[in-house]
Amino acid sequence: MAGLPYIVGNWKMNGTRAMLNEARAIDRAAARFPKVQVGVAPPATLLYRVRDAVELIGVGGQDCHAKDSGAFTGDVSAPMLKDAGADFTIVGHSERREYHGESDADVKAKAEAALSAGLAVILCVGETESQRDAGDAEAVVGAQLEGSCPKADGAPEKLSVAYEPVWAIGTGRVPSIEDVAAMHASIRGKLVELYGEGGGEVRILYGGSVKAENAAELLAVPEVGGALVGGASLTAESFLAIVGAAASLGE
Ligand SMILES: O=C[C@H](O)COP(=O)(O)O
Repeated sequence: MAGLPYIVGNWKMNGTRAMLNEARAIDRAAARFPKVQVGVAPPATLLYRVRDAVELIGVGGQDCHAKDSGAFTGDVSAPMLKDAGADFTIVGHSERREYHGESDADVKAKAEAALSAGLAVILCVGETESQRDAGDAEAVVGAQLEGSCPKADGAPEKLSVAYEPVWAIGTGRVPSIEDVAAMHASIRGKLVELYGEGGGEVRILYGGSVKAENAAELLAVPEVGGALVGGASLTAESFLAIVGAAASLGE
């Protein structure tokens, strides 16, 4: 697996202009961690402002529509994210899949729209607790990848996959290191099946209750190429502790 560890903060529906100070602090500190790739995904209302406030870190959307423009009230398209200065967008987050009824086909169309607009993509997959308890976690995630991985130009080079067990998001619970390793190995196998050699280079992030206290252990797991961080990305201090953990692994 190539590339620097990639630590991305997903602010979700949090943040007003006061968060610009956190973005600036993250950006200033990023200079101390040149061996870590850092990004933040603020709410769409702040994207342009965060872009202007930072120099080193990447900035991204949390979702995009599959169409470039049209009568879709409340939605934001991939070209609009690009125009606002985004480098990447998240697609297929479980909160989009659950609360907005997004299917694998929807996620695939969004990912393809994002790549066509010149954005990198972080595509989220993950099983629910009942699916894991039933022993179906790897099959569920494999099927999500088959259904939602993009085929457009830019895939797989500009694609990252984020494995986020739904039951670990915002709960303080994390899978065992063995389960994380097994799932990431399984995701790698599926990416190679889907993309051939290029699938071996896709970064696979772990997400779900990543904090300073568990980041080093999670990031050291084979095939974990970074983290998608929710709650702990909302202050520069807690987010930078995770970035620091990623940096210290490379030393
Ligand atoms: O996108 C981020 C994930 O949903 C993880 O959120 P969390 O770190 O608050 O558990």
